[in-house]
Amino acid sequence: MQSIKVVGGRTLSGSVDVSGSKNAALPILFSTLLADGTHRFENVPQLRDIDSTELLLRALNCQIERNGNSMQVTVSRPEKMEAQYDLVRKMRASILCLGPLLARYGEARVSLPGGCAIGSRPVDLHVQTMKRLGAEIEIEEGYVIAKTRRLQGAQILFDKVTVGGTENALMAAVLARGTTVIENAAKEPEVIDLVHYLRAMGAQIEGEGTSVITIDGVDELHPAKHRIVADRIEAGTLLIAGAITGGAVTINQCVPLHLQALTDKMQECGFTTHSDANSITVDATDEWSGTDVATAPYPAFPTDLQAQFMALMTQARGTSVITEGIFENRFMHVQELVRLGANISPMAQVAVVRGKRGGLSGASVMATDLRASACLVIAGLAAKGVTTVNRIYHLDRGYEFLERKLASLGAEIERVSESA
Ligand SMILES: CC(=O)N[C@H]1[C@@H](OP(=O)(O)OP(=O)(O)OC[C@H]2O[C@@H](n3ccc(=O)[nH]c3=O)[C@H](O)[C@@H]2O)O[C@H](CO)[C@@H](O)[C@@H]1O
Ligand SMILES: C=C(OP(=O)(O)O)C(=O)O
Repeated sequence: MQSIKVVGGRTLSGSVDVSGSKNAALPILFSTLLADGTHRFENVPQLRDIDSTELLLRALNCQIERNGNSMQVTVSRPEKMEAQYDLVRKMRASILCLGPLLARYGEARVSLPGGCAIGSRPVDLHVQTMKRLGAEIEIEEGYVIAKTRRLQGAQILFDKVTVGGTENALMAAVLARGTTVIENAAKEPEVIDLVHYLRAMGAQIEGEGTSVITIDGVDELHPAKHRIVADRIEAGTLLIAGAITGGAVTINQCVPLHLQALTDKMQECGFTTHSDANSITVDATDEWSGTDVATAPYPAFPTDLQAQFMALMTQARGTSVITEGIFENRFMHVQELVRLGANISPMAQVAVVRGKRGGLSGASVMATDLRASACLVIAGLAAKGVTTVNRIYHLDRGYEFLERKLASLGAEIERVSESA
């Protein structure tokens, strides 16, 4: 097993390019199941969740060619419309093959993903959506077993905003007979990127990026080409990493609008940030203090940056109150930050962080999930001495070459084998 070793105290500076978005690439890759032939993608990040998606698509009779960040998916009818537990348990997003398989072939057998470190994460809204579109669904032996003739357009009202639920609804509705209206739809940039690809395949969709999306089902879709949108969560992670070291860092190839909730919060703290068409810079400063933050669906502050922002707040002057509004158990990083010397009191979904500049000292810490891993790496950049972040297979699920990117900005960081 590998870990990441960070020697704290280096000031980051310079510029770095952001990779393609994991959370946009995953649904888009599953949407290929909607049309036979060869789909071509650029800017696909090289990370473990993409490898897991590749395995699942291969099991569904797709041929995959990858060359760096380019990827071709050649789709033809699978023998079994099935996503097995062994593949799904590695990646919750596998539930996203339910909509495409059902829409295309009228049947699907998809393993229930189960809970994960950040919460119970049920898929009831995905299942209800398929029922609304006319599918018969049973849950048997841990699998969602769905059957239908052609799906029928319907009114879908989500009682809570769900990114994956909206994506599955879109991928099912594009081939349904008639019109589907999704209300209280997720507005995340990753949902918009999926719509861009579905539209390139011939789908009729309006309203993406708003809370009402209308889909007129078509009889057939065709393969297309697409460049995956920039990863706003990776961009935000790198920006916070620069800020915690008091450095001046520019993040290139990103979409600044997608990061406005973060840059607004950073400005509230006293950081200066500048945005161009596709880059954001945070200026070097030591004069900043803490602020409160609450996570909520886009365009509010993303839950996927909560842990990294908490690492930053441990170094702030003053107290910050961090409220996690999406997942019930997304404070697993708190105890590890406390092991580095942070003063944080968590209570249910609220954490009070009493910041102290220079108050962290390096230790061995355990990553519990993807963004918790990034949080601990960021804390390590500010801690005195050496921080070793263990269990970085979580990090590798969703970051492309994070330690190389940080090293290129001047961090003293390396990946080591635990036995080394
Ligand atoms: C692969 C991917 O894109 N992952 C992102 C996606 O996850 P994911 O799509 O799983 O998250 P959702 O937006 O669906 O979850 C939002 C909330 O709804 C709940 N819920 C969801 C579905 C359902 O059927 N029933 C239900 O109760 C969840 O438990 C959670 O409390 O959006 C999350 C919220 O921005 C991000 O943190 C994840 O990084
Ligand atoms: C929680 C995340 O991903 P997933 O939904 O794939 O677990 C994430 O990207 O932070």
